[in-house]
Amino acid sequence: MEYIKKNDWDELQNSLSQKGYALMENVLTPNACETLIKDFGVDQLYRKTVEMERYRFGLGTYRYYTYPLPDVIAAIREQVYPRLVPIANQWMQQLKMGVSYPEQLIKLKQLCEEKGQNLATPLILNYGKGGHNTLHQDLYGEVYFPMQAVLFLNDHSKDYQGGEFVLTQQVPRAQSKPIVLQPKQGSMLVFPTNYRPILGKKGHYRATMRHGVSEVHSGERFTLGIIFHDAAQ
Ligand SMILES: O=C(O)CCC(=O)C(=O)O
Ligand SMILES: [Fe+2]
Repeated sequence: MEYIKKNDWDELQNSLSQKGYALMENVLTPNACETLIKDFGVDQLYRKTVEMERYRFGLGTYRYYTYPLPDVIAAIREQVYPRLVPIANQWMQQLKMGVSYPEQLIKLKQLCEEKGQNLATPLILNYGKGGHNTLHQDLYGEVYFPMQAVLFLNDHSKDYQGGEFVLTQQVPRAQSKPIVLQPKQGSMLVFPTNYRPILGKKGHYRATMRHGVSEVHSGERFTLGIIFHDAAQ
């Protein structure tokens, strides 16, 4: 994480304000990615494992980390969160939500605890051939932070084909716009968890956002999901 330059945060914030999502490359080294993938099999790191097909969430397996989080994940969460807070608060103001988020992640954690949300939400996801993730939103209780991140742990050019990240944006009285991204290994994508403001003729209006993953045609795809709020269950 020390290789994220200051400029890149400005770029990230501008991109979030303008497009609703932002991509930052080289956040994780290939080594860090490989270690996270290798540890997919280390049971004591996780609190829960979900076979996605069973719940009709798609096809693949994901595992929620348990607290204390591995250092690299805790570091990403703590370093990225304060950079997103100004944008999150701007969004809430533009949408007249009457909500504002605290500057420190530990304070968000306290707000979650007050609502009975105290389980870790970062997760690692694994998809093989045919694997996919149906369009969804990651809300785990009353308290939620409006942005989350996904880090790409391997690469579509050598490890898998297909498996694009899909973001849909739905505005009132219109059909959904798809945004399809295929980031490189080590990249971090930040995107809205449930909605974002878009400036229209009469001020800002709300666009509902969902995300998912298109079918993996071959190989194996791994991602790390970083959600900032804790879960009730
Ligand atoms: O595997 C992906 O790219 C999507 C993961 C996801 O749904 C998440 O991190 O919340
Ligand atoms: Fe998700």
